[in-house]
Amino acid sequence: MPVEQNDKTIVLTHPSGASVEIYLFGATVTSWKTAGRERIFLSNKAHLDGSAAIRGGIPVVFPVFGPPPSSPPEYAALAQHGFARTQTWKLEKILLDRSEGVSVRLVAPPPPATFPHSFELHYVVTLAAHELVCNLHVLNTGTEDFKFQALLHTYLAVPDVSKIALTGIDAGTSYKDKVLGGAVGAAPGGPLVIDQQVDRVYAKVPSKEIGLDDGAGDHYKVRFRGFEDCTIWNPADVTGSKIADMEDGGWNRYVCIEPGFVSEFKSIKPGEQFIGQQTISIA
Ligand SMILES: O=P(O)(O)OC[C@H]1O[C@H](O)[C@H](O)[C@@H](O)[C@@H]1O
Repeated sequence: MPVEQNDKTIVLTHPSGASVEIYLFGATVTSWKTAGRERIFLSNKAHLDGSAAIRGGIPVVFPVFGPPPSSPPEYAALAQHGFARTQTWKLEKILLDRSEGVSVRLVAPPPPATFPHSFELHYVVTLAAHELVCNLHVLNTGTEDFKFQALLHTYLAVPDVSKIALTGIDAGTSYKDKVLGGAVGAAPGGPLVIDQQVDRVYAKVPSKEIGLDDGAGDHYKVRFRGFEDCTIWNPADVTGSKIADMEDGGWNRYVCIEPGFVSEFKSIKPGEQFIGQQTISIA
């Protein structure tokens, strides 16, 4: 059976042997295997019982990224990264089940009562032989414009983060450096290496495609559509060792490449739909 569900997870398998596991809690992809190898980092201290957002995988960040803004009040009251990553989603439909791809659509429950906006949130995950595609759909079902931020917080597994190189961040791309208190910089172009703590929100990345050389022979491409920004995050030892649900030394075994719409708020009109897409492929 290419799509199997139990009370906590959905597992998709592809005839190539590739597989993906999605927790209903947060619609969090927690595993993606191809060629017998795990491609996604999941901390061995991650809470998988619904008591906290899952540390690792691909958490869905919505409707705010990072600490919430100070207004309006219903946004100010939100938790860091919003509520989608701690809601229990449902499998809505199997969309595709053949060799081109195995695809499912999940639906989020209604938002907390303290967030009085009408919208529907769907997530489509498609597994192909060498590719994982994640599409977040936001539909404004209300009568007023709806504002949100959204991001896919992808933890890609790497053998040693100090040996990786990231490409595709075009020279001149503006970024907010959260390690430097939000200082704004401009990307120099050329490969980005992680030789210290990195937490940067690159705004409106022209290439919409980040390359990852994992330093051990594997190359990935993370392409995005609808999403315009991309956060790159690795806490290094200095901050990584303070994260309670991070496994020992875990910070060295992933890089977060996070396509999103987060440098501003996206606003959609009544009846309008936004689709943010991330495609990760193995080159
Ligand atoms: O600990 P979390 O709430 O999951 O956030 C983890 C990280 O998410 C993003 O990458 C932010 O840019 C970081 O500043 C933050 O530390």
